[in-house]
Amino acid sequence: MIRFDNVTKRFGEKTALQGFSAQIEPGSITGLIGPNGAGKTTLIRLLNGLLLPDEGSISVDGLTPLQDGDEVRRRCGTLTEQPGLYEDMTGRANLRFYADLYGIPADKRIEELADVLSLHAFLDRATGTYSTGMKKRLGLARAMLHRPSTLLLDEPTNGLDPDGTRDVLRYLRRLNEQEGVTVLICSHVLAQLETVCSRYIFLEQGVKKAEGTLDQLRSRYIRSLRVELRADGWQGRDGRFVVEAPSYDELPALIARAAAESRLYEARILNDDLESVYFQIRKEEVR
Ligand SMILES: Nc1ncnc2c1ncn2[C@@H]1O[C@H](COP(=O)(O)OP(=O)(O)OP(=O)(O)O)[C@@H](O)[C@H]1O
Repeated sequence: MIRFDNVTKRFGEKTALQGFSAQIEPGSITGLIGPNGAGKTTLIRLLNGLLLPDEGSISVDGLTPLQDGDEVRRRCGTLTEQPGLYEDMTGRANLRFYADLYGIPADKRIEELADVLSLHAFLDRATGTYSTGMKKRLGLARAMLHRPSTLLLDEPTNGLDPDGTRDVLRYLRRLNEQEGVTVLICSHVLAQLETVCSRYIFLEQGVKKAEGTLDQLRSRYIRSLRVELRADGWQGRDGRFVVEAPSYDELPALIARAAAESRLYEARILNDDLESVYFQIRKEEVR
């Protein structure tokens, strides 16, 4: 369990985080969302003990970075934009090097992670020859070497093409399922987060504006649903027509009516994805 209690962090005049409180349940995948400068990276750096809070407290599995820094770092694995790999060494040699730093036996763990993250095809090549996607996957293995309870990821899919992105997200889910690791992930790519996260925390200018599952956030922030219907012979763009529904409860009757009147091919909600929720939250204060 990760807990933030009323955490404030300042850099000189700038308040990067203001009175931030949250709990992150073990085994969850939480998306940390907010515009540039919202305080996401600061939160991650506070968690892995690179920064200390000016006020408030943080704990990871009951330990605080201030008093138990080494143990907290042992429980956290971090992957930032710089995966910290030596390019002239093979992937395996990189992992052995980091395992030595942690003082853990390497070979069995490297094999386990190579299985989970499908690294075998390139593990014995110099990492300088890797694609960005391969580097991210090796970076994930490096972050998971010491079996951390928590994995902290800052923009893990930056620079990846759609295939690489899909792979990294798939492996993340696999690590979460097979190793039970709690994941905290910052990203601006909301459609990607939506495929892996169980909860979200929204930050803006260092202040938590909202948190919850996508369903909880929808019911708080989406007032009415815009539904696109596609049917044979309808006026409008390619037989598509957009109607408003005041709530999810109204949808079955609305769709049934449309289906009774025409050959209905599709009914799709246009405004209840994570991105729509994000923009709605940014428009208003927490109710
Ligand atoms: N070491 C530092 N010194 C001074 N100001 C800092 C420092 N680190 C962060 N800040 C400031 O704190 C605020 C929060 O920064 P942070 O990097 O946590 O935001 P972020 O949400 O991660 O942004 P981005 O999405 O751009 O990565 C910003 O205004 C930033 O300029």
